[in-house]
Amino acid sequence: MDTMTQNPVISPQMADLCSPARIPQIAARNLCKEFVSGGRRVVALQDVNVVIERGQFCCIVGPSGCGKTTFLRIVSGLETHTSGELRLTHFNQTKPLLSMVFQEQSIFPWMTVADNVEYGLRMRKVPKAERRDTVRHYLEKVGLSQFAGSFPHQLSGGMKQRVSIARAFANDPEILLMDEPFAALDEQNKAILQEELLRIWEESRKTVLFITHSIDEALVLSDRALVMTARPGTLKADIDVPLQRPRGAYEIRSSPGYAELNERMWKELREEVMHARLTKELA
Ligand SMILES: Nc1ncnc2c1ncn2[C@@H]1O[C@H](COP(=O)(O)OP(=O)(O)OP(=O)(O)O)[C@@H](O)[C@H]1O
Repeated sequence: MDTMTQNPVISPQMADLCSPARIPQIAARNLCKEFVSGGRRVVALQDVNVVIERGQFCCIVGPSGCGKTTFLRIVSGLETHTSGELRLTHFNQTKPLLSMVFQEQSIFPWMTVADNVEYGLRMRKVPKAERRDTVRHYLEKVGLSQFAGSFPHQLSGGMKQRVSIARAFANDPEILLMDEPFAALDEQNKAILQEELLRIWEESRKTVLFITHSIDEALVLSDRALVMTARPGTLKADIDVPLQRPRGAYEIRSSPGYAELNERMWKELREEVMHARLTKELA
């Protein structure tokens, strides 16, 4: 991975993918990933070409096993790509480049809620008073002020995910990578967390790359939805989601344009889900 600082100078091929008026933060060109395990070769990603702009909320949907998590892990630096180019632009070196929120609860079980949220700030040696104010702010935003001193085992699944989200935003990264963070939650909790995420994001407009299986979730949250093909995963459709902001997770579903976008995405996705199922059955 190539991480650039301020005013990225991108290659001419990358520039072709960018709109001149927008500032790229994540740019992938012909990105490929191949796994070899137990003598078996799996091409997870094939020629992924995409530029995600600074401040954009971008969702990725695709059939199971198409490489969504692999793409996110490559962007995060947890995984390397086999070929192609990936560039992340780090505009402000005094802040972290990225934070991740996973589906599974990834908070520290031995720390209180407040200590979990404070963790990244402490690592960055942010002054104590600022840490305290930031923790208080984000705990309030996710409705956990009264649980600051609780430990994770005393919380429900939804509350733990709130702590993860508060921690990620409190750390103030430029990019937030979210891998199906609400997948394990029931519908009501999911809707509430979507609302909270929208509210917090509106304040900071961070660049977000969010993976989901749900077309509905992608439309509720994103400015842009990318549909991936069945494995080997590549981008099949790039759909602008110009629904009003600020958004309410509930109201947006009845707003003009939502139903058409939903239908369009389903058409794109359906083919890939069928293809993935067929491939699995034949394997
Ligand atoms: N470490 C690994 N070693 C070998 N194969 C892997 C590895 N990680 C992922 N894969 C394979 O790469 C492909 C893409 O996996 P990935 O988890 O990225 O898909 P996904 O779209 O996120 O799936 P899901 O929606 O089910 O979470 C799958 O076939 C998977 O089995």
